[in-house]
Amino acid sequence: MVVQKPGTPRELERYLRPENMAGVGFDQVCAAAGAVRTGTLFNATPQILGVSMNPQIVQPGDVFLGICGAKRHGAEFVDTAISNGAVALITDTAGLEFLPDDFSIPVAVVADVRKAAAKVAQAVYGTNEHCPQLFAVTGTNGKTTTTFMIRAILEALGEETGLIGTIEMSARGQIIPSVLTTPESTQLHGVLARMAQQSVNSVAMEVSSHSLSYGRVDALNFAVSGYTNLTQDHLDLHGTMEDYYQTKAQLFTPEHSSAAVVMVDDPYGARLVDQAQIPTESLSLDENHKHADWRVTELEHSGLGHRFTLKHRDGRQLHTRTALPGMFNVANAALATLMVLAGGVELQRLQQALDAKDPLSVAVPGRMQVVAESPVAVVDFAHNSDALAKALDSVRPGAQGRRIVVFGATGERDKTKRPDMGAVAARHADIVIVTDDDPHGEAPEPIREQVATGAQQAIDSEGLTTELYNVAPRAKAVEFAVSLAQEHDAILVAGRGHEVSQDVAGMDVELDDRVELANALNLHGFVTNS
Ligand SMILES: CC(=O)N[C@H]1[C@@H](OP(=O)(O)OP(=O)(O)OC[C@H]2O[C@@H](n3ccc(=O)[nH]c3=O)[C@H](O)[C@@H]2O)O[C@H](CO)[C@@H](O)[C@@H]1O[C@H](C)C(=O)N[C@@H](C)C(=O)N[C@H](CCC(=O)O)C(=O)O
Ligand SMILES: Nc1ncnc2c1ncn2[C@@H]1O[C@H](COP(=O)(O)OP(=O)(O)OP(=O)(O)O)[C@@H](O)[C@H]1O
Repeated sequence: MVVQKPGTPRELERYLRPENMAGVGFDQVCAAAGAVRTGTLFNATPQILGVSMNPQIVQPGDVFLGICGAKRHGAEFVDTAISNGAVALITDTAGLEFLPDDFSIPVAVVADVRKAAAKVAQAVYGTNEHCPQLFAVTGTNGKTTTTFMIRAILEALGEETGLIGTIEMSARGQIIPSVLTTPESTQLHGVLARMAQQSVNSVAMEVSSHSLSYGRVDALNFAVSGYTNLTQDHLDLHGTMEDYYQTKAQLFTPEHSSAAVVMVDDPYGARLVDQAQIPTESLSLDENHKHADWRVTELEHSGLGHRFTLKHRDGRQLHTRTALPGMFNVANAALATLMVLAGGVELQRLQQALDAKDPLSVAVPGRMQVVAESPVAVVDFAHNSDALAKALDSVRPGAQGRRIVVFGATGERDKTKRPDMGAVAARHADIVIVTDDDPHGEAPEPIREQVATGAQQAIDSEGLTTELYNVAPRAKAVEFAVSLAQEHDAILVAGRGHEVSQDVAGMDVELDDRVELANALNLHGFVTNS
């Protein structure tokens, strides 16, 4: 695998588009997006080689999309786009206000640039004709893990695969670290066209609720979409759980997907199946579930992992195993398997691939990643209440052992979840060490206080004996956790998973929980996994 060296986002952008583009006339692009030409260069029709809504990553020959953002208007930055090589602009009427009379590139106008973006990108990159088969996973938790598993199964089946999600965009041995879970439509169509050009035939990708809200996955058709679960998160964007649900539900319509597999172990999943407008199979971890098409049965735990059988009510069966800890990984593994089946693979062939290659045991960076066995020391990405509770329940200390958790809450994101996360930690751990996550532009101390207050309230009102500490910076908190640990304890460092830097007031501070935890364990004389 070639990990593309960290470069500027503009340098990396080159790898997220097809090579040797012939170009599409600007008029043709405008027609596809319903954009109306305006301005003095009315007749100029440059060949468009690419598209971007971020002026900093524009490449020579691009059409630049000047969007109206929540904070700024993209058209304000059109000079940067032109100096980077933009040859045309599509914006809205508000965007025109930022342009001088003698503006130097052709312009077209649409009512909503974000909505038009996917159509522009599709027209430029030809993804309506050349696009791999797409598998989409949505839900609050489990998207990354499930997409890694889908890719591993497809690889075991001999497919040429791609992956798009929180950790990376990768195909053909090349890995580009991700900025967003689901890229903007402009980048998404570009990277899919590149993958098609490289003869990638199947792509597993994460679809966040932000991406559905912002139309990032418009003008794509997912062969199979999967739903994991819905629990509290992202209320800063959605306001209510109902809006969050309705946003996710958009994915399960003919506009976006041809078929679906839905976990029905939460009420939102059950609702999704009731409302399904596309062929949908339901799945439950409960072997006695009355309505689910597929159920997880014959579950056996082996070491940290699990073996189980997936049974359809018509009698079909698949025998599977995953080495990943936690019942939630049984759910992820079951969903991944059934999504690939729904994609059209013959059951017998799928069974052979599962048996031969063990794809559901694929390592997912920073997801229940075991750093040491004694004490059990795990780094995980849990950053909301449900995931934190489940992750804590999955790290099993020895008989006399205690659970020690280190975590914080993110700044400038859903603030309502902070006290809840504190309370959940107090209930599911014996020692809670509240620290910093990504404070972004917020002061870290009040964030820690809000989390710790939630924990303290649960301790007081529920008569818990949990010990509570507030320690920063994060590396010190990890070291403190290890200093308290004995061999039969379990330590969970949650919230940052695979991430290698922390955003503190706009500065990237180098920090990798896996490295910090391993160093602290070694410092205190414990043995770590290689
Ligand atoms: C909340 C959110 O999603 N915001 C997105 C939104 O930002 P915005 O509307 O505030 O845009 P803006 O900052 O006003 O900028 C408008 C335009 O001006 C340009 N600009 C702006 C300022 C500047 O100095 N220079 C400049 O060129 C921008 O490139 C953009 O073209 O539009 C921007 C451009 O499309 C996105 O980059 C930005 O994502 C930000 C970076 C982000 O962090 N998004 C996260 C929350 C997100 O989408 N996360 C989900 C996963 C969530 C999860 O499951 O955990 C994801 O799919 O990644
Ligand atoms: N099916 C699941 N149900 C509940 N929690 C889960 C599930 N799968 C994973 N988790 C927990 O959620 C964390 C994040 O998992 P993962 O990265 O796979 O989800 P995600 O949906 O991609 O998250 P994000 O969108 O925040 O990147 C894991 O580290 C684990 O603690």
